[in-house]
Amino acid sequence: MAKPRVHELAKELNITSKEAIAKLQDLGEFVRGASSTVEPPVVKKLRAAFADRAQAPAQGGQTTKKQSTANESGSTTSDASTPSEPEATTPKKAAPKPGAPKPSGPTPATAGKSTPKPGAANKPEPKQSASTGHAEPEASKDAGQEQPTPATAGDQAPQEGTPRTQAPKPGAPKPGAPKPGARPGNNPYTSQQGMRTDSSAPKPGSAPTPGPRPASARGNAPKPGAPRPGNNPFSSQQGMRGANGGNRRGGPRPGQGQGQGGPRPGQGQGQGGPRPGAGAGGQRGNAPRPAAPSGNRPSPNMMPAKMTSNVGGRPGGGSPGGGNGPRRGGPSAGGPPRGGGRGRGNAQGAFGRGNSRRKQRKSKQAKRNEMEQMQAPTAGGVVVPRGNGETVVRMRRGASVMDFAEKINANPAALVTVLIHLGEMATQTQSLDQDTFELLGAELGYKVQIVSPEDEERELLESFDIDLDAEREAETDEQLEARPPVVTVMGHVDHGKTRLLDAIRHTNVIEGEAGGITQHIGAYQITTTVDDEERLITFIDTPGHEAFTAMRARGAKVTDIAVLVVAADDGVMPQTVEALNHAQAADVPIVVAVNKIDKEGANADKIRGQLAEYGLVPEEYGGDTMFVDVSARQHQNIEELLDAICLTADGALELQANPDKEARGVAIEANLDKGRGAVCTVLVQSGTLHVGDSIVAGVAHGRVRAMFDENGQSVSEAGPSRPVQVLGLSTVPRAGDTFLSTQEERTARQIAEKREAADRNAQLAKRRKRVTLESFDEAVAQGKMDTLNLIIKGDVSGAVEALEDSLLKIEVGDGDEVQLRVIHRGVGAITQNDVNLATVDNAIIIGFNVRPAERVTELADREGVEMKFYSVIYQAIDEVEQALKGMLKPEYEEVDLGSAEVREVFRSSKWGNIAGSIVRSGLIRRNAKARLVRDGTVVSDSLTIESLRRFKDDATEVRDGYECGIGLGSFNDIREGDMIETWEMQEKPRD
Ligand SMILES: Nc1nc2c(ncn2[C@@H]2O[C@H](COP(=O)(O)OP(=O)(O)OP(=O)(O)O)[C@@H](O)[C@H]2O)c(=O)[nH]1
Repeated sequence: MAKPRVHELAKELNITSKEAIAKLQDLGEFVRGASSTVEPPVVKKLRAAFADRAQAPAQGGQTTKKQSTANESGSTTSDASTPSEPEATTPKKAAPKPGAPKPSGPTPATAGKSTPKPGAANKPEPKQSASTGHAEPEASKDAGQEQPTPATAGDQAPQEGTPRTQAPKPGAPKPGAPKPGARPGNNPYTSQQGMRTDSSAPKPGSAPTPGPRPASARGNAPKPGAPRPGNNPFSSQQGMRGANGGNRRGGPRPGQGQGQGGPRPGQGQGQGGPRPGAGAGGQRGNAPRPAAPSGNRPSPNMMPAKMTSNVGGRPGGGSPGGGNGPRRGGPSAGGPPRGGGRGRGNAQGAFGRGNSRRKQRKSKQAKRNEMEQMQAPTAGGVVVPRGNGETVVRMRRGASVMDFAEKINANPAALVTVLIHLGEMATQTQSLDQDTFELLGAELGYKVQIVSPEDEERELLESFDIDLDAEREAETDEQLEARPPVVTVMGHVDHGKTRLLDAIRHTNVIEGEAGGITQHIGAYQITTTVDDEERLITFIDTPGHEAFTAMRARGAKVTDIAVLVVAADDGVMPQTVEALNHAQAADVPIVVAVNKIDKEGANADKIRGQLAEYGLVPEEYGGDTMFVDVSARQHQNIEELLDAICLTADGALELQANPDKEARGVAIEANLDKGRGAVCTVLVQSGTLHVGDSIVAGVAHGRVRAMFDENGQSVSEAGPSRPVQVLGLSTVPRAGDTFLSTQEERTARQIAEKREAADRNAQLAKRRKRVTLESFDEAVAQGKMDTLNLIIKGDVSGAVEALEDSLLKIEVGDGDEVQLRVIHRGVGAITQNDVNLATVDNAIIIGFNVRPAERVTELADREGVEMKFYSVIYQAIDEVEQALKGMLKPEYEEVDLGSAEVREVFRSSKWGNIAGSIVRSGLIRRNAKARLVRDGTVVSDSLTIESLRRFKDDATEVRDGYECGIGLGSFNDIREGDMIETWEMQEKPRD
């Protein structure tokens, strides 16, 4: 890697530094001095310029040229050829050590001939090395390519010797030639060659030791007296290659072999050399490299390339590295191939190629990343992975920014920044609602799908191996039995729903409850006789106010038939249409009860005509909707209505269910009873619920402790379409929550817990009302947020839920300047805990059909917590809405107060200029804002009436027609004839 210095090159070329510098200058290259480094191309030039010289010595070695040639050509032969190599190798070993190396390395060939003696080797080495230098570059290159050839391996081995040579520490002997070669490391080219050689040598460390002694040591070791491979340049070259080759695989190891040798490039020359492992190997001999095997001795020429290598190897190593060799090289044998490949690799490595490759890879990766980043959106100045616009991301309801970040592999903080950029404030863990997710997704190129509650429920149950759909599909006709229709009564306010339900109950069933409570959702079953057959019908009591829309929608899911009540004296009203839409959307057949026909002015036909416009065409008009004229008050035609319900059920529906399985159904209503705990009315839809069953309803779970029907009668089991009150649940489920019984109570509990966690997240998302960036900024600037915190307590869960839904729908102002937050809700009386919570969060408590528990009022008074009580939902909504409006930040507007004309200007050293004026309109008030107008042009508009006097007395204000003295503080540019207009900011009343 390192660039050679001039003096090193000079040494290599066997010239003086001066000569080298002079030559370089001749060549047009500028160098400061002998220690200056020289760029590879210049090195090449210089070498070329002294090629003769360098080669000369090398040639000394007879075979050298040939070998070198061979090397260059890529053939490994040469190496192999040198019989002496083995010996040479030895020397190399010696060489390894720095000192030795150089010399030896270079001369390989020579060595070979010469034999062991290092000395000999050395001599040649220099030259060779020199030559090597030239050739090497190419050779090395070639080698790389050549490596493939088996022979290479062998060669490499020999080369190792060379390497070492290079490796050799400087000190090494004969410098001359060797050195050059020796420091392959420095010389790129050399190194290549050297590498090979060196490589072998490499591990200087190891080899070194011996190295120093080189020759001797090796010499000893090796049998062969053969030449020190290291010395033989050719060998080296070959070795190099081989080495390389070897290295790659075996090579390296060889290094070890050599131990020392060279291999570890790093050590040795650093790179250089590399790993010459091969070469080294050779030396090491030991190494083994493989190849060695056989024939060491053979004369190079005779030997096949491979052999050669081997030979080389052995010899050098003496200890046949064969053993070792193999490893790496498997090569030994196949040496070539691997060797080749590796060799090159190594060589390159020596030059830093290996590394560079890695670097290249990294840089590619880096580039790819850069590209990705370039493509990434920079909304808000951050980089976030972008989707292609089609990428679908499924998010659970209530998921947070963090969850989304995880799905798209983004930094949550970056997403928060993007949200801010979009005008949405959110923390990483804050749940986001669907709109916000969609907004964020659209910005980043993702289609965000919020998992619907149904999907979520299905997935949740599936995790417990409960698949309700599959269960239903698996039911056979034999298992199914007829079940009663479930009917929901719907209609506009005051059209008589409650009265009608009462009438039905009175007519057919024993009174089960007080009745007349519209906001109370319940269910009951009645019996009627149709065609002499006793039939059961289940009624679900639904509230009439629109606030219960959500619950009504849920009711429609459990409803088989909807009874639409329309007052004959009133007609189709908005909620009539809304109820009708709900039923039709749920594909539920409708029976119309035209009520109040007893009233004067009742016009049943008009109702029929109106509803026909909505697709409800009476049977008598050729349609398929049954209309029954009734009077709830007079219990008129109630039986007919029940008949119509049964006929509709028979004609339009196949109401069947399998009673012989675990119960599945829906919670209709729930409340907390002081004595009995959670009481829940459930409607069994399929299966049969028994006392003692484990059930889970929404987030509530438990074992059925007792069941009661609508008459308060205890029942032990409830089949399909049967509503029953259930005791034993852990808490109060919500109206509309599904329930199911499970074989194990543990399963029920776990399902409930999972639902609770999901609900909690959903609530968080739901509670968060939007805040615009602007309003948020203002709030932050003021150190507060305008949030109305509420705690809602009600008698039944359905009412609480409906109230919360309605409150959260309240829109105040254009940009939701005020937030509404329901921080707690629950069923039952207002407790001390509620008040404590309200104290902490500065909330207002809303009680719906509930009162405070004992001493709670005192606590609330003490803490200054306001409690509001309502029994009518819309009254609560209205008042909260007013409260929100009252909380709106006041809007101010500029209101003109009056104006005064300057009649004379008095100059005062104490007060500055005083405008002697007469008020022309309105009034002039002290401290009011003012502007000075001259000839219709505003001279200054940010003035203040700093002083105001009537004669000598200070005045607060001076009215129209009066004179006064006005001081405008430090503003003195006042002239006669100027007008002083005053105004002030006044709060603007909201509409
Ligand atoms: N004359 C007459 N009045 C009726 C009849 N049915 C109901 N009413 C009266 O109409 C008024 C409203 O009746 P409700 O049953 O409370 O009506 P609703 O639809 O349940 O009303 P909300 O609960 O507010 O939705 C009551 O004063 C009833 O007495 C009827 O058949 N004839």
